[in-house]
Amino acid sequence: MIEEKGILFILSGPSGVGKGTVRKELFDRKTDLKYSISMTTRDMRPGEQNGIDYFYKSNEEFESLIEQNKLLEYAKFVNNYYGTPREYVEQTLADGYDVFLEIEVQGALQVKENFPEGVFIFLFPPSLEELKNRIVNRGTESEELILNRLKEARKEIELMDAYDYVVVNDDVDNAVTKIQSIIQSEHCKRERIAKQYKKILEDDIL
Ligand SMILES: Nc1nc2c(ncn2[C@@H]2O[C@H](COP(=O)(O)OP(=O)(O)O)[C@@H](O)[C@H]2O)c(=O)[nH]1
Ligand SMILES: Nc1ncnc2c1ncn2[C@@H]1O[C@H](COP(=O)(O)OP(=O)(O)O)[C@@H](O)[C@H]1O
Repeated sequence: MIEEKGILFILSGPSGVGKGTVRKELFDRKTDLKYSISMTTRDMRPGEQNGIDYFYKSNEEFESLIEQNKLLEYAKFVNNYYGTPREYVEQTLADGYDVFLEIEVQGALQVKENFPEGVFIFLFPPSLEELKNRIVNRGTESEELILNRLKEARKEIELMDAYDYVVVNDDVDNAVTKIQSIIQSEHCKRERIAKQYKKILEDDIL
């Protein structure tokens, strides 16, 4: 029986660093983590599915969710809202499962206020030059937006100290393996304080 609450893991970092790519590879490997599917007002891209990639909402629907306090955090990113459903996260943790969020930096800071016990992982670019290359190669942004993203990235990197771990995304496989190690370490850390393990001291064999 699972007695303990699950652990909340938050992967964040500047736009274009590879958060989505790393998260997909992590979930392609065998994992017991539960991914929290976000709400967004952005258009569905070809190949995406409602309820799998995101829950797609209108502006009005999203703002009503904000008013009803149904979001654990939310942020506006490139003119669209993105947010994490509060109930799914709280219920899944209470059921004893680990929950994984992949969100941008403003949202991660809000989660930190509500869930200081969460494990915050900052995905770090090998260099600003490489970050720029990744944004350019992804081909989703105009020249002007790319410059804005890089300026934002500088500010976001300054907030790195609020995180528990920094993982350099030099190579996707390496970065995912490091994140898996972080997850294992956090479990070992909590097992140290978990009551069920302390019960061993009650064994009266001596
Ligand atoms: N704050 C916040 N950010 C989110 C959430 N879901 C996704 N994001 C971030 O929103 C940004 C844009 O995501 P998306 O539109 O899928 O485009 P991408 O740049 O191709 O990943 C990424 O940095 C995501 O990490 C969420 O629930 N809350
Ligand atoms: N380790 C890596 N090495 C090289 N390219 C990468 C790496 N990780 C991600 N990318 C590429 O960088 C671009 C941005 O990645 P993406 O996952 O969309 O970033 P984010 O979700 O942080 O905005 C994509 O084109 C992706 O294929």
